[in-house]
Order: sequence, then C-alpha cells, then structure tokens
Amino acid sequence: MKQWIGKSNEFPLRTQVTSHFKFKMAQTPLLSLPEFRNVSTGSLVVKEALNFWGGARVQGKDTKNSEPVYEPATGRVLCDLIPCGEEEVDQAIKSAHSAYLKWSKLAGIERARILLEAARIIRERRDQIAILEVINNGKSITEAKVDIDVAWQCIEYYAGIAPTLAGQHIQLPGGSFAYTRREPLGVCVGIGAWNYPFQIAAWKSAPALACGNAMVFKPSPMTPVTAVILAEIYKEAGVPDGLFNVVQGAAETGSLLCHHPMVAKVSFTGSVPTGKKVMEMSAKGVKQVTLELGGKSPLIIFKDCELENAVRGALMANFLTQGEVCCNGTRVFVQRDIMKPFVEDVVKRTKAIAVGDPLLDGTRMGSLISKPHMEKVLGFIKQAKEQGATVLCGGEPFVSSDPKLKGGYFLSPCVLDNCRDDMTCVKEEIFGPVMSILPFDTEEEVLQRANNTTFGLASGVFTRDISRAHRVAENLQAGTCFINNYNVSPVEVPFGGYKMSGFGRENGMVTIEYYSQLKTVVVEMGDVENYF
Ligand SMILES: NC(=O)C1=CN([C@@H]2O[C@H](COP(=O)(O)OP(=O)(O)OC[C@H]3O[C@@H](n4cnc5c(N)ncnc54)[C@H](O)[C@@H]3O)[C@@H](O)[C@H]2O)C=CC1
Ligand SMILES: C[N+](C)(C)CCCC(=O)O
Repeated sequence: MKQWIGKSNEFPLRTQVTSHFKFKMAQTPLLSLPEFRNVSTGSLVVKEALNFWGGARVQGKDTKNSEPVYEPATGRVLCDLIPCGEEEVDQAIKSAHSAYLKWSKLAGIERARILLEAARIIRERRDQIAILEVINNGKSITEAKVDIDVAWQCIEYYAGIAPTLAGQHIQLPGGSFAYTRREPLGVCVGIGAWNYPFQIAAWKSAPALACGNAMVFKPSPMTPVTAVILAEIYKEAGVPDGLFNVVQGAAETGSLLCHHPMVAKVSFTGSVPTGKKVMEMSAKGVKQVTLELGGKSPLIIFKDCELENAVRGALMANFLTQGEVCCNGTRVFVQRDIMKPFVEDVVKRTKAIAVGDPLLDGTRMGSLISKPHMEKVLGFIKQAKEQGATVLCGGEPFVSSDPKLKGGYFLSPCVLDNCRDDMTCVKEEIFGPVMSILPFDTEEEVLQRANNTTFGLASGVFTRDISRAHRVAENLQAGTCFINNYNVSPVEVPFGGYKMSGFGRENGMVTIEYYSQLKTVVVEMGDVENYF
C-alpha cells in the first residue's frame, strides 16, 4: 500500500449542538488515514499536504527547500517536509485568530462537547493513528497505542474541566464587589519534539482549546505526519475552521511563530538550548512561555526495595521509546548491598528485549529517530568506555535478519556499569537506550549526588520504607518523583520541570493556569470618592 486513501464515512458524528452553537459541523469525515490492512514497515509513502489551516490541508509552497523525512525502521524516504515561510505562518496565525474570536465566546460546556467528540474519534481510530506514528517515529506499536490512548484521555480530561472554568466573587465594603473572569489568552503556539509526536500535540492543544484559545502547532520536522491527523479530527468533531492548525518546518518556521505579534503564548517541548532561544524570542513580545525540556533524572534504588519491581522500574525508566524520553531515569543509583542481584537481573531482562520491526506485536524496542542521532548515542557509549565505564550488554547497532530493516537505525539496549558521577554519560542527556548504574551507600549521600545536576525533570525511588520514600521525594529537586514505579504519567497529574528542565506544567488541573488569564471586574455600588 503506497498511497493515502480517503476513508469512507465509517464514523457518524454524534455531537449534539445547542442553539448557541452556530458552527457548521463537518458532514464527511476528513481523516485521510490510509487503509491499514496491508500496511507493513517499508511500504508507506505519504504524499498528502501536511500543513493545516483554515479547516483544510494546505500544500507547502517552498518546495525548493523541501527535506526528506525518513522512516526510521528502514531508512527509506517516507515523505517530503516543505517548511512554511513567513506568509504561510501568517496565514495560519490569522486563521487561528478568527477561530479564536468565535470559540472563546462559547460556554465551556459547548467546547467540552466538541472536545469529547474529538476524543471519541481518536479512541475509535487509535490503531490506525498508532501505526502511522510508528512508521514516522520508529517506536514499537505496543507503545504507540498507549501514546494515542494518553492523547485522547488528555482531550477527554480537559473536556471535563472546560465547563468548570469559573471566576470568583469578592465582596467589598458598602455593597460594592468584584468578580474575576477566567479568560483565554488568544492564539497559542505549540512547538513539538519528535519523540511523542501525536501525544505532545494533544498535551498542548487539549488544555489550550478547553480554555477557549486557538492553536498553531509546529511538529518536529522529523515527525510531521500525525499532527495533521489531529487537526482533521478536531475539525470533524466540530471545532471552527482555524481553531487548531499545523505548520511544518524547522528552526526558521519555529522562530517565525515565536516572533509573530498575534501570538499570546508559546508552549515548547525539546532541548534546553532551543528552549532558551524560544524564551528569548518570546520575551521580545512579552509572550507567556511553557518549557518542557530535557533531563538527566535520578532513579534511587534502596536495598529494602522489592527487587523485581525495582528492576522492572529501571527498565521502564530507561528503555521506553528507545530511551528517547525527556523524563527518563538514566542515572540509576543502586545501594551497594544489592548491586550484584540488581545488575544480574537488569542485564538478563535488557538482553531479552525484542528489538526489531516496530510494527510487529512482539517487538518491544524499535529504531531510533535518525542516523545522526544513533551515531550521537553510539558516541556517548564510546566515550563512556574511554572514561572507564563497562558495557554489560548492548550498545551496538542492531542488525536485523529482515532485509527491509537493513537501513534502519536500531541499537541494542545498553547497560553501563562502573559509572562515576563525573562521566559524560552520567552528566549529559543521551536520549538513547543507555542506562548508567551508580553505586551508593547512604541516603544523605545519594540525595546530594542525585541533585547535583542542572536538570530537574523527574526522579524516582524504590524502597519499602514509607517514611524514607516520602523524605526522599521531598528532598529530590525535580518536578516529579515516582515512588516504586517510573514513567507513569496519568493525564490527571501535572508534568513539568524544575531547574533547567523548564517551567510551567502540562496535564492536570494546574495547566489551566498556563492557558488562561484572570480579568478582575470591580463594581462600585455607591458614589465615586473624588480626591480632587
Ligand atoms: N524534552 C524532550 O522531550 C525532548 C528533548 N530533546 C532533546 O533535544 C535534542 C535534540 O533534538 P531536536 O529535535 O533537535 O530538539 P530541538 O530542541 O532542536 O527541537 C524541538 C522543536 O523545536 C523546534 N525548533 C528548533 N529550533 C528552533 C528555533 N530556533 N525556534 C523555534 N523552534 C525551534 C524544532 O523544529 C522542533 O520542533 C535531543 O537529542 C534531546 O536531547 C529532543 C526531543 C524531545
Ligand atoms: C509519556 N512519558 C511520560 C513517558 C514521556 C512524556 C514526556 C516526553 O515528551 O518525553
């Protein structure tokens, strides 16, 4: 199957509209998901336009600057990325602004109804979207299905919050009073990374739209394919044309978005250096910013832990999405007394991870995002060895016996022992399947070492001692601490960083604060007191 095929009218619309709601509902499904019965790794070519504004896909104009996008599992060209220039970015933002003027006037319950419909459609088409995500990103289908589930859950969650958004009433002397209105910000920009392409688009758009904003989203140029599917689903669910738009491109397009005067807020996921630039650019226009940046998170395993769960937790902390996860617990501190059994079990289980064709159900680890990224990860492993670390397993290019995967960017998951805090592999974010194991003796010592980093995205602790668990959680300088688990992130709980891992939060109730503003209305019931 080499072409996109439009879908038949398989999913009837269920959204009921109230009399207040005047937008035209889409009558035909717009989702151009391919027929997936025969799709296998190495067989899809995406030819459709990948931008979306004004309620439709828009073909990029600047074809002379187009770049190939690769299918990571095969190294084959999947599609062309045509970056949006100034005029196109401007069109997308203006389209968002006109939709914002209508959408922001709806009651929360009306927005909720449409968002719930979007969540329902995603749930229904989860498997197809997941396949597309796998083909573009390289992660295993098992994980991609979870990612898409998290995406619709996020939209469902914020749909639930939309009708509850409200201000406060404050009594003042003499019968006067004030009230606050929780209002949207306007046009918000989302800039995404390549590791969770669809999920990041949902994490940013769901709270934005629930609060009454519009969004222009720019996916990573390496994973341009699924954000536009989300745009089509929102449209099909009934949002006004222009409410959620997608512009493709890299740094230049991203910078046009950050500088645009009609943009009120930028929510960014990616690396620290780019995050700083986004903040600088946004500062020029006094735009609000949420930064979800990288990490080098500690996972602390005490000798009184339930060992098997701690080992499972360490694998979850390191090997999801080929290790390309910002909150991964890549510094695994193990209390010296249990080092031997821990290492034995971790290595045994790591060796058993099935690497290969990411679309096969039995595969647990797919391919890294790109060849240069794979080489960068291999460079970290080489340097670790030079600095004295021991490779206990993996850390080499994985060559599949399947000929179609020969050009893929596979790496066997790697466990490094004999690590020290001053090694590069322990200090820097590798963003690959590489776990560094570090021994420790006391709680005090490990806390000091765990916090000795400029990052602060996440952390974890395994122990059966309840007091210790909460004491360690209190003292770790990170936006999240997992106790006796790792990398679970239900949409109901806030996610975000301390220190150089960023600020602002995604998910949870608190994110409403980052996509809305309070207006105070002061009402005088008496005479004006005049000083003049
Ligand atoms: N926190 C996280 O989840 C992620 C962290 N990273 C880290 O970043 C490293 C590099 O990955 P990249 O994809 O190159 O990350 P990046 O930070 O360069 O890119 C992230 C997003 O920002 C956009 N962008 C780049 N330059 C920009 C600019 N000047 N203005 C506005 N937008 C801009 C990119 O096109 C992309 O959409 C990874 O190796 C990893 O360490 C990468 C992906 C996700
Ligand atoms: C889904 N989760 C928690 C494993 C990772 C999400 C953060 C990221 O974008 O890397």
